[in-house]
Amino acid sequence: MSRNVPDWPPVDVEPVPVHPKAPQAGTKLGPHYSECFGCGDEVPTGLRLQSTMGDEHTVHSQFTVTAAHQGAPGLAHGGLLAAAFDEALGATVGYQLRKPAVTGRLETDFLRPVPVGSTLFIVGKLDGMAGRKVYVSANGHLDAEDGPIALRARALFVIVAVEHFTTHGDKDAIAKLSASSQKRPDLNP
Ligand SMILES: CCCCCCCC/C=C\CCCCCCCC(=O)SCCNC(=O)CCNC(=O)[C@H](O)C(C)(C)COP(=O)(O)OP(=O)(O)OC[C@H]1O[C@@H](n2cnc3c(N)ncnc32)[C@H](O)[C@@H]1OP(=O)(O)O
Repeated sequence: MSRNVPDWPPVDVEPVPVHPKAPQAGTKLGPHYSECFGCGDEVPTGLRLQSTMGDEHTVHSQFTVTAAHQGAPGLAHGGLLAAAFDEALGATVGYQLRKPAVTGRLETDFLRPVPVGSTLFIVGKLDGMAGRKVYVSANGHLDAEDGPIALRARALFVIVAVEHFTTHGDKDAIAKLSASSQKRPDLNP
């Protein structure tokens, strides 16, 4: 079946300047915030994505589908898979730039069913920047790094000031994030 994929990135972009203190390739990244639904280690029903820094603007993430993630019997829920990609793409942006950014737009192509018990190997890649706009894409391989691609996603993240989180979210957001980063020296600016 043919699928029309729009031009990507959709605007002229500059290469993304990777932060000089971005973690080295091969570094295991751990949760950026212990209460994060996507990666937190204190969220029993969370996705618990595990990410590792890759080469050349990439971050590699793994997500194992459990019975708690079902939509149809025995298969992962599509919205939840999109959430896993949001996290993997956000980690790709956040760890390479070391700047706060939020998802502005996320589009996902679902190419194959993803059964309970399978693991998605997600490779996120920075595609370019235009001002505060960061374009990033990812492929999700089923059950092996070179497994068949089950999902593809493209996203626009927008760089924001840290006040975004205190104004719109929890007034103690910065304290909570810095408490998490105490355990994670690699997250300190
Ligand atoms: C020291 C720090 C170190 C940190 C790093 C540590 C490592 C961290 C690792 C990992 C972390 C990440 C892991 C988490 C992953 C999950 C992420 C989420 O779930 S985020 C929650 C969901 N997203 C929202 O809640 C956003 C809600 N939306 C907004 O707040 C605003 O709409 C926002 C900020 C996106 C934009 O608002 P405006 O007022 O700031 O700016 P405007 O001018 O509207 O947009 C800026 C540009 O972006 C374009 N834009 C915005 N949204 C667009 C869209 N949907 N489609 C196309 N373009 C869009 C606009 O057209 C504009 O473009 P033009 O500059 O004019 O060319």
